[in-house]
Amino acid sequence: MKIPVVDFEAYRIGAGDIPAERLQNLGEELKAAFTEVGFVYLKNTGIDQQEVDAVMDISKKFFLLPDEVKKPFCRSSVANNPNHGWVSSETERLNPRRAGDLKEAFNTSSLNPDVKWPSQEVIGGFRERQVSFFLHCKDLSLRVLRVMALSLDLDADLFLSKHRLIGSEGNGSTLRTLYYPPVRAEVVKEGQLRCGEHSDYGTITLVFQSQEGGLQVLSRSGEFISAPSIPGTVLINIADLMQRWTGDIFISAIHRVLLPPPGDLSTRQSLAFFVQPDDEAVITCCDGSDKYPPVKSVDYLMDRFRDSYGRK
Ligand SMILES: O=C(O)CCC(=O)C(=O)O
Ligand SMILES: [Fe+2]
Repeated sequence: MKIPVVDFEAYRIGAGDIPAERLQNLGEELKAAFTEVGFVYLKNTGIDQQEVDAVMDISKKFFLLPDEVKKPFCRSSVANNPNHGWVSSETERLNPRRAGDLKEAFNTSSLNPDVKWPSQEVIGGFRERQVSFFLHCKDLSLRVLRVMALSLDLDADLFLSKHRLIGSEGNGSTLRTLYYPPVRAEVVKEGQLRCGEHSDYGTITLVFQSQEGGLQVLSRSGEFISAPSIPGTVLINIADLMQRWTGDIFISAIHRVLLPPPGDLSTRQSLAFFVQPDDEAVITCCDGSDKYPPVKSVDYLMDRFRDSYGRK
């Protein structure tokens, strides 16, 4: 099994109205990928590789700063936004049964001007780059959500109507820039990975990897397949709330990042845009079934965070 590559040119960022027939064709391709694999590569989205590289470059500068400099921007230190900010290595366990993931992250969860960011003296242009990339990812995500609804013969706005507040308080969608430092075999804990096996929490996730790749996806037949970096594309996956919303038509596949082979001291980077419905949105199965009980988006997200950051 392979992850399909779909050409999104017809509905790329900036494309205006397009004939219903072309949207329908796109929908069919997305539907096939999301029902069979849960992951798809999109090419010609309007987000170009240069922009991705620039966000990774400035992110790496931030990650290479001493921990003491990054600490004031820690996740959970930002008033009114529990998710914005820096996450140090081994803090998060995407598979709660394993030791902490060997990665660092910076979450952009709020575009509110009052939120605290590393200053221009600490790292010039960091905030601007992250915010601009967040907005491009948002634009593409809304386009994909529209095609997804059409592909299921639902109202084109069904998913969009519950994603009205992305980028403001009241919606937990997050751009996360990730850095996987060199792995020294002598300090690795038993069972520790770069990113433990997990499925994502929200509706869809956009992923961009540096050229090293390393992401693996669990196929329906039960083996992990590799999801390499394909320059110029965006990898998009279904997350758990979308699987629930569609009554299991779209599948939220488990994925992970293993350690590099012993002695390989290379680093790795990725950018992930986690799309979450508006906090107050109540998600019920779109086919009218009662396969899953209704759940409020923010309650679901907070419950999943308790798993990955440890229950208090
Ligand atoms: O780093 C990656 O390629 C993916 C990370 C991931 O799956 C996640 O943070 O949810
Ligand atoms: Fe993930």
